[in-house]
Parts: sequence; structure tokens; C-alpha cells
Amino acid sequence: MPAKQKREPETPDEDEKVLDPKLASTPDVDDEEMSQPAKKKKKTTTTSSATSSIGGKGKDWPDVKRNAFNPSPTKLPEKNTPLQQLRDALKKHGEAPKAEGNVVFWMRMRDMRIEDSRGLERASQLVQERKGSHLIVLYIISPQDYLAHDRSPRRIDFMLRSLEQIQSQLDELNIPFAVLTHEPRTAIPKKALELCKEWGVSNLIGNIEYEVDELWRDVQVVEQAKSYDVHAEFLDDTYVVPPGRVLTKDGRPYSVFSPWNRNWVDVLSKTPQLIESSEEPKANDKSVRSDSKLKGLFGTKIPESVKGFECKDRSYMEKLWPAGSKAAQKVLDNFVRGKGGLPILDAPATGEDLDKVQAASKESRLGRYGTGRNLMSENGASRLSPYLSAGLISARQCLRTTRDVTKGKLQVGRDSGPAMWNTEVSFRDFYGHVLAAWPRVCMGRAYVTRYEDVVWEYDNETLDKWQQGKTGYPIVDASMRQGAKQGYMHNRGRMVVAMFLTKHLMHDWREGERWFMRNFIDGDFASNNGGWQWSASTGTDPQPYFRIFNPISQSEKCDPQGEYIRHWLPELRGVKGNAIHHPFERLSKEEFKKLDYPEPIVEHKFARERALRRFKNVGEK
Ligand SMILES: Cc1cc2nc3c(=O)[nH]c(=O)nc-3n(C[C@H](O)[C@H](O)[C@H](O)COP(=O)(O)OP(=O)(O)OC[C@H]3O[C@@H](n4cnc5c(N)ncnc54)[C@H](O)[C@@H]3O)c2cc1C
Repeated sequence: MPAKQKREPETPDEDEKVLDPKLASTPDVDDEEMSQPAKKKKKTTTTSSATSSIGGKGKDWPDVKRNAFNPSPTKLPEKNTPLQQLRDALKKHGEAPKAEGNVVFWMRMRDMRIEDSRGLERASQLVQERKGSHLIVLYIISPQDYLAHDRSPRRIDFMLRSLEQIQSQLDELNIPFAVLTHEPRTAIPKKALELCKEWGVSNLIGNIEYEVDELWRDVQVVEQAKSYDVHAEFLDDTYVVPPGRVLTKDGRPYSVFSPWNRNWVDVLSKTPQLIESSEEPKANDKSVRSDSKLKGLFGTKIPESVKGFECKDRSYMEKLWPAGSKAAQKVLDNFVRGKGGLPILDAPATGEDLDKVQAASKESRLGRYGTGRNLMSENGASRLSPYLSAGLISARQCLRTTRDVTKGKLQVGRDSGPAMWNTEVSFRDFYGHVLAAWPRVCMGRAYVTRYEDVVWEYDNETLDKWQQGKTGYPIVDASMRQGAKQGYMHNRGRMVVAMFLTKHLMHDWREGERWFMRNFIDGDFASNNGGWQWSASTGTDPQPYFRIFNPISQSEKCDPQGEYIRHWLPELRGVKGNAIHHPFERLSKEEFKKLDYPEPIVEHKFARERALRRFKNVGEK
């Protein structure tokens, strides 16, 4: 695909949020269709996230058995979703009997905090109601799950760093923190229940994880609990409004964001307690430290790394993304009260040196969010995603904070910085709802089933160039290099590179989804999958396939001075003016040759036409 030397007219961008009315009104795919077994020719996967069964890379990563938890691997669980199965199992299990005994809170990698956790609050309350009962917090490190779900070493390292902080917080409260590594992952339900038995525990409580494998794991815990004399309980915590609560009038899940968001606001206004905080756990009686069964759980050694997930740039990550809930709170305060319009390119997320201004005022980062969030070199976005993904802070806490600085009213919409930011936070909820309602998206499948047969390119050369940030399109390359270096990418960059991979290079969106998960510190299955399927036009409420970002005009809009590009692409630092956005076209041949920078690997017009053709005539080249 040689790039043409001749200058082609650049296709103007269209507003990426404008919906194609036809697509927006497409009814959700018929339930019948969803319960059919996967078509034979699909190269798809059976558990969370894309896997090495798709083309391209991944051979360096050992494989694990991916359908380990799936009770019927040939069927998509769309009619009776895994979340519904868990809710049914919990219902059958019944209310917690009045019992004595200790209580375990099972913390997972999405709720790593002691503040404002629904499950931890409930566990602590049970202990308070009893005499001589102690609270124990359990954390199981599961390397096989990390492999199956393409967790990045940075995400695992962030988890380990956070565990250390949680341990010292719990220690102050005399709460033992049992951290252990366990394999195989399918034996985790049994292990957790055996530990309960060993520790004299009558109640096991956790917050729900909404990915398919995790839901099925918890179904097993609930089903086996009685035989260990344990009562198991799993609560909604991760999302502000629990998945399944925002439904159409006829009780169906929404697949389009705007009406979903209106209803989400409605649910919140009718049930304001959903946003309120949970109580922090109360301290255990000191006697726990001499309890023969529990004393050994204090001071568990938190491993420095997990085999296969060693983080090579740990010290840089520590600087950029300090772990722990206190750091998360600082990141949030800094966003709400910090001065906006400043460069953020290498600054730590906590940005301690930032001048403070009046919270949510026009000069603040939050107040300027409407414009600042699209300027890639600016501190316009919060950088809270690693903290929200690991649950070091709750989404409720984010919304409460903005509500409190906007006269106690939760603003949503596009009219102010806080309103826009709250709406973005609700996007996180939306993708959680999508995941729970259509678990096929968690099994490597497209939401829009008719796009499963789009013909993708499986070409390692262009995939490598995209991964390395060497496509010859500066905004794509700068974004990819930011992702590689920081384990994080600006939202605009994510959309640009995702659309470039799927539309310009016609690579399967699952390749990109996997690359992000394996490299980013904020990898979150629902948001990542939602973002990729949106960009590839295969998801709920997708970018219609005929709206293809032009990387040059995106670059001019979102990095007008080229500061972001010059920062991430040192080889282009000497390029002046607007040539920075497209040096191959805008510099003379001689000037371009002097740069150590590649020619565009694909020509925009050719790529656009190919993508339109392939999406229009699904199944044809
Ligand atoms: C292809 C693609 C992949 C993505 N992968 C991830 C991912 O793995 N993890 C992740 O947290 N986000 C992901 N996003 C969403 C979004 O890009 C990031 O949440 C955002 O860039 C994080 O920066 P921030 O915290 O400064 O965001 P802010 O703009 O400050 O937003 C605040 C919070 O709102 C939520 N949020 C904002 N935008 C979105 C969105 N579009 N979808 C869902 N939640 C949103 C996030 O929790 C974010 O931290 C992805 C988006 C795309 C297009």
C-alpha cells in the first residue's frame, strides 16, 4: 500500500458524536439470534477479552484454557446472562442467617480501597452486630486470570503497590489482610471457602465483578457456600447505578447512550442514596492479634511482582501514577481545584505543584473541561482512569465531589465543565451496563453481529508499525508512543489510533483491544471494549462506519500548536508550523528525507474507500 506522492484533498471530519439516525434506531438484535451457537468460521474466543486465537501477535504470551468457567461453551449466555445467573443464585441462597463467627470481605482488583465500598461496609456492619466476631479482608492473586484477560504488567504492579497501602490502612484498624496467590483459577471458589472454614468464618462478602468469567466464578462460590456452612453475598459497587437498573419502558437494556444517560439521571434523582458514600470499616478488637486462627494473617508479605507480569518501568510508573486511595483523592482534588490550560505531558497524575484556583471555576481544570479535554498537550482531563479502573476511588466519590462544588446539584450534559465530566463518568457506567446485558462483548464478539464478517487484514508489518508509533501519521504515532511510555493515552488519541487501526489499516479491533489491555495501567475491560467497538463501528451506539476520522484534521484540532506531537516524536521537534501535522505532504522531499521519520504507511483516501467498501459489503474484500 504505497502512499501516493500526490496531494489528495483531505476529507473533513464529521462530528464523531453525531449519530446516524438509521443506526441509532436499529432495534437491539433479536434475542433468538443471540442464543445461537457461535458460527463455525468465527475466530473468536470464549472468555473475557480477545485472545491469541485472532490473527497477529501474542505468541510470546502463554495461553490458558479460556472457557474454564463457561458451563456451556458453545452457547452465548445472552438469554440468561451470567449477571442474572448470579442474582438468581444469590436469591436462592437466601438472606444471611443470624449467625456467629467471623466475616470475610473478599476484595478484588476492581475495588481496591477501604473507603466507600459497599461490600466492605456490609461486612463491617455484620461484625458490629455480633459478639467476638472479627473482620478479615482476603485478596487472591490469580495469575491465570491475568493471562486470560490480557492484564498488563503495569496494571498488576499498580495492584501490588496498592495492596501495600491497603495493608497498612487495615493494620491500623486491627484487620488482618490475607493476600495469597492461587492457581488454577478454577479452584479459587473452593480455596476461598476452605479458608473461610479454617478462619471460623460464617459470612463471605464481596463486590460483584461484571466480566463473564468472574460472574461464573461467583455463581460457583454461592452454590458451594452452604456445604462449607458459609453464607455468601455479592453486592453492586463498581458502577454508580447497578447494571440492569436502567431499562427501557418495556424492560429492555438500552444500546444507545443518550436515552440511557437520561434514564440514568432519572434513576439517580429518584434514588439519591445510590451516590452516597458507604461507611469505612470499624476497627477490630485488639484480641484479634492473639487469635490463634487469625494472628498469622497480619503482616502477610505482599509480593513485589507476579511471575510473567514483572513491570520493567516500575520506578517511572510509581512517579507518574502513585498508588493508593490517598493518591487517587489527590488526583481528583487536583483536577477540581487545579489551574487548567497548562501542559501536562510528563507531570505525575497527582500534580502536586499545580496552582490552586477556585473549585470548578472557569480557570480550573474541571471548569475548562469542555475545551481542555480535547487539547492533547493540556491538563484538560483528570487522569483518574487508572484509579477508577482499580477502584482506588469510587465513581460515586467523583460525582459527589463535583456535585458539592456545583451548589449541591449533580450537573449532567454539555453545558458546563462539571456537567460534561459527570457525563463522561457516566460513560463508564454505560459500558458496564452493556457488558452485563450483552455478555458476548466479553467473549471476543462484536455487539453488531452483522459486522462479525467484515474482512480484516492480518498483516504483522502494519500492525507492528502501529504498535511502535511508526505509521507516518504524527498524531497517531505520538499517541501510540505516549501509550507505550506512560501506560496511558489521551482519550482523543485513543479514538484516533483505534479508528486508524480499524479503518485505515483494516485490522481486527480485537488486536487493538488486546494491545491496550497488555500495555496500559488503566486497562478496564468494559471501557476498553466499548471504546474499541465504538471506533470500529461494531459496538453499541457506534461511530457509524462511514464517519472515519481524518488523522490530519484531528491533529490540527486537538494539537493545534503541535506541542503534543513534538514532545512524543523527538525526530519531528525541528519541524515548524503546520507541517508538523503532515510532514510528508507539507515539507519538500529533501526536507522530509532529512527527518528520521517514516512515510505514511497507508494513504488516507485509499484507506477510507477500502473501509467503506468492506463495511458496506460485509464479507467481501
Ligand atoms: C479505544 C478506547 C479504549 C479505551 N480504553 C479504556 C480503558 O481501558 N480504561 C478506561 O478507563 N478507559 C478507557 N477508554 C475511555 C477513555 O479514553 C479513558 O477513560 C480516558 O481517556 C481516561 O482519561 P481521564 O481519566 O483523564 O478521563 P476524563 O476525561 O477525566 O474522564 C473521567 C473518567 O470518566 C470515565 N470515562 C471518560 N471517558 C470514557 C469513555 N469514553 N468510556 C468509558 N469511560 C470513560 C473514565 O473512568 C475516566 O477516568 C477507552 C477509550 C477508547 C476510545
